[in-house]
Amino acid sequence: MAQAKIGVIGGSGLYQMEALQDVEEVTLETPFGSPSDSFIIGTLEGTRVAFLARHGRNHHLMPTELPFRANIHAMKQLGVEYIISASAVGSLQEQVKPLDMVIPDQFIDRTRNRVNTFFGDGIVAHIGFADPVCEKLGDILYNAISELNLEEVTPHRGGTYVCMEGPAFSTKAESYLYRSWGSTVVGMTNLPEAKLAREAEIAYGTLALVTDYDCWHEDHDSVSVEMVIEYLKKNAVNAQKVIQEAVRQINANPPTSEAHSALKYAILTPLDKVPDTTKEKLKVFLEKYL
Ligand SMILES: CSC[C@H]1O[C@H](OP(=O)(O)O)[C@H](O)[C@@H]1O
Ligand SMILES: Nc1ncnc2[nH]cnc12
Repeated sequence: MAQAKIGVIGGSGLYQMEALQDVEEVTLETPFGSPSDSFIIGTLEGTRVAFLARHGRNHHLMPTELPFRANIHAMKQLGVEYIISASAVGSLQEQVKPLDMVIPDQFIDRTRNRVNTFFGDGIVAHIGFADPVCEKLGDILYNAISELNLEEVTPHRGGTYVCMEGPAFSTKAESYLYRSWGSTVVGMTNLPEAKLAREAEIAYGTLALVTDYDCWHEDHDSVSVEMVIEYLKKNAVNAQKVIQEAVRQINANPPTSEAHSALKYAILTPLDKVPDTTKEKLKVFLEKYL
């Protein structure tokens, strides 16, 4: 079975990682269905990295349709300990401009139609999610952006990512509301992923790539796909450089993360009372506790 220590989830605009070497394509199945696409596993900076295109390589899956559980389960099967999630976002703050990169440290959940847990079916667990992303991975991503000194890119450490359902973009009233909450960026994908990664005890870090000012800014047109496409392309080039540098830093000094033991005190159901079918389904997460 192929293995990789670091997973990269590429969002809108990032459908492949050009720098991967000795590449193998691995198709995985999970008890939660098929992942978004097959995994492209290759060597980057001396370590094996598993790349997955979140919406599929031809961008055929809407945010609501994404098989988040299958994607994270498959990452766990591969032995992934760190996930870098590259994600397009709209800016909710004047100083956060298109092409900038944000490392959010908080989320607000505005989704309505997602399954955000692996648990249920006879097993109950409540993970801590006060700090929803791995701080050390965030530091590494921020350092990587800062050290690369990319043209027209300002890094922002910290901030709140509002995760909306989509697929339509926000109304102005929603955009103003998110701003009144002090939020930094808006997107449609990262919150379910971060929750499931935490349940899977995988450290998760978001590299949010700004493409637009959503629809609140008087001096900028409201977001549309037509408008963001050029930024998506530039962001994809920049993101690959940042990810490569972050992978180098992770590999040089793999951080221990609170995420790596998130289930230790989270499971309320005695494991000998959990139905065998459920235990089997969750084996990749539970085996170290059985
Ligand atoms: C760029 S159009 C909106 C689309 O882009 C973001 O995708 P991802 O988070 O996978 O980069 C956003 O969440 C929407 O899905
Ligand atoms: N304005 C926006 N709202 C939601 N998701 C986005 N992805 C990129 N820009 C976005």
